Amino acid sequence: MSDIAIRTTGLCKSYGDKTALVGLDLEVRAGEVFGLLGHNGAGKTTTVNLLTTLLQPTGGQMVIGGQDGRRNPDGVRRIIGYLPENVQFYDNLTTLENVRYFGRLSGLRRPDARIGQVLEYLDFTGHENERLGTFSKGMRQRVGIAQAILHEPAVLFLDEPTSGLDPQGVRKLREIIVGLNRDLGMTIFMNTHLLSEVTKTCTSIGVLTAGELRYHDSLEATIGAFPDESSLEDIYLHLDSPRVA
Ligand SMILES: Nc1ncnc2c1ncn2[C@@H]1O[C@H](COP(=O)(O)OP(=O)(O)OP(=O)(O)O)[C@@H](O)[C@H]1O
Repeated sequence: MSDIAIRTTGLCKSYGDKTALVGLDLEVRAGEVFGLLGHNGAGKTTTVNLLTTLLQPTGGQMVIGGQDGRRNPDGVRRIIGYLPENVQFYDNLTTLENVRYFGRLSGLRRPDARIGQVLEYLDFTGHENERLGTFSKGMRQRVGIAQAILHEPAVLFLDEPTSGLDPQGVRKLREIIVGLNRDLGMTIFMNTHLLSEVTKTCTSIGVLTAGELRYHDSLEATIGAFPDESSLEDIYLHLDSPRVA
C-alpha cells in the first residue's frame, strides 16, 4: 500500500436537497489512527459510509489503499474492515456461527482457523459457543471487531466504537484499537464524540462541521497549536465554533 491510505478529493454527498458532505479533501497516511470529530449531524457517518462504499458519492473522488472507490468498490471492500455503530448480529446464533457467516460474506472459504486466531487475539477464547443474545454491549463490540478484521484488512473503519460502553468496555476497546494499529499495522479511521478517546488513541484528528472539514492535523501539532486552550475539549469547541473560517 502507498504511503497514503485514504485520499479524498472534493468528495460530496447530498440526500435529495440536503447536503451532508461538502467537497471533502482529506489525506490519511498509512499507519495512522485518524479520529473524525463532529457534532451530531456533522456528516461523520455519511463520510464513513462513502469511504466503505456503502453509499455512492454525488461528486468527487476517493482512493482507499490504492483502490479507486468509485471505479472499483469491490477492490476497496477487499482491503477494508468496518464496524458500524450498530452492528447487527443473529442473537440466537453463537459467536462462531455469527463470525463464520461474516467470514463467508468476505469470501473466506474455510474461516474457522482464522476465527480461532482472531478470537484469541481479542481475548475472547471460551465464548465461541455462547449465543450473542446473552452478551453485553462490550462483548458484542468485540465480536464486531472480530468480523471486521477476519480478512486482515489494511484499513479499518470504526463508527463511534465506544458508544454505549461502560468504562471497562471503553478501556478494553481502546487497547484493542491501539493494538491493531501497533501490532498489525492497520490504518484506523474512527468517528467519535469522545474527546478523551481521541487523546488516548488517535495520532491525527479532523473536525467536521456541517459537512465541511474545518481542521485536520496531527494530535501533537493540534495540542501545540492551541497553547491557550487547556484541554482537547477546549480546542475542539474552538474549532467547531462558527467563528472559525
Ligand atoms: N438517509 C438520509 N436521508 C436524508 N438525510 C440524511 C440521511 N442520512 C443522513 N442525513 C442527514 O445528513 C446529515 C449528516 O448526517 P450523518 O449521520 O452523516 O451525521 P453524523 O455526524 O454521523 O451524526 P451523528 O453523530 O448524530 O451520528 C444530517 O443532517 C442528517 O440528518
